[in-house]
Amino acid sequence: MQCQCSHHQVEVAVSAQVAHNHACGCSKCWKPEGALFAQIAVVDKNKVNVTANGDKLQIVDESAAIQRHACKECGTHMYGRIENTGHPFYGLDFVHTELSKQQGWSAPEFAAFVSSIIESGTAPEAMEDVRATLTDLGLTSYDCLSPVLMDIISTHVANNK
Ligand SMILES: N[C@@H](CCC(=O)N[C@@H](CSCO)C(=O)NCC(=O)O)C(=O)O
Ligand SMILES: [Zn+2]
Ligand SMILES: [Zn+2]
Repeated sequence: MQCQCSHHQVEVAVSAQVAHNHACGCSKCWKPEGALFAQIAVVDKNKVNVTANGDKLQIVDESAAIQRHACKECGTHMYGRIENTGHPFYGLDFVHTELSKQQGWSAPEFAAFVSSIIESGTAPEAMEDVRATLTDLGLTSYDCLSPVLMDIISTHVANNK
């Protein structure tokens, strides 16, 4: 995957297929210019390696659960890492497969945090159209994560009680 700089691009190699790819409307995930949704998936953090110009990366928000490593010049988020070993998704990195020139990444399966696009300026009145468009694209809308991912989170919480 490459950042959007015209030269000295940050390069990150992802050497495994991603899982749980989804459109995300939250305000924290990086989106291409003009997009309402990010496209974001998870992959084993051991399969993610910075291969060029890593000195251009900085963490967007050190206090966030997902520490997003972004290019200082173009702002593209190259990978998001969870450092909290107690987090349900510890061990997984978050990546944007559209930053890759390679084909074959698993496709988005659902849309998450759809209502959250309002927090970034979308008019509430537009939500019906947005959800209809997502449905047309074959993506079920959720205002948090998908049931499968929410079940994983709750199972983790239950097991730790
Ligand atoms: N309404 C908020 C939601 C932000 C949020 O909770 N985002 C999720 C999903 S990101 C990828 O699926 C999350 O887990 N965030 C953790 C983090 O960002 O560290 C908003 O829109 O900001
Ligand atoms: Zn860049
Ligand atoms: Zn998000």
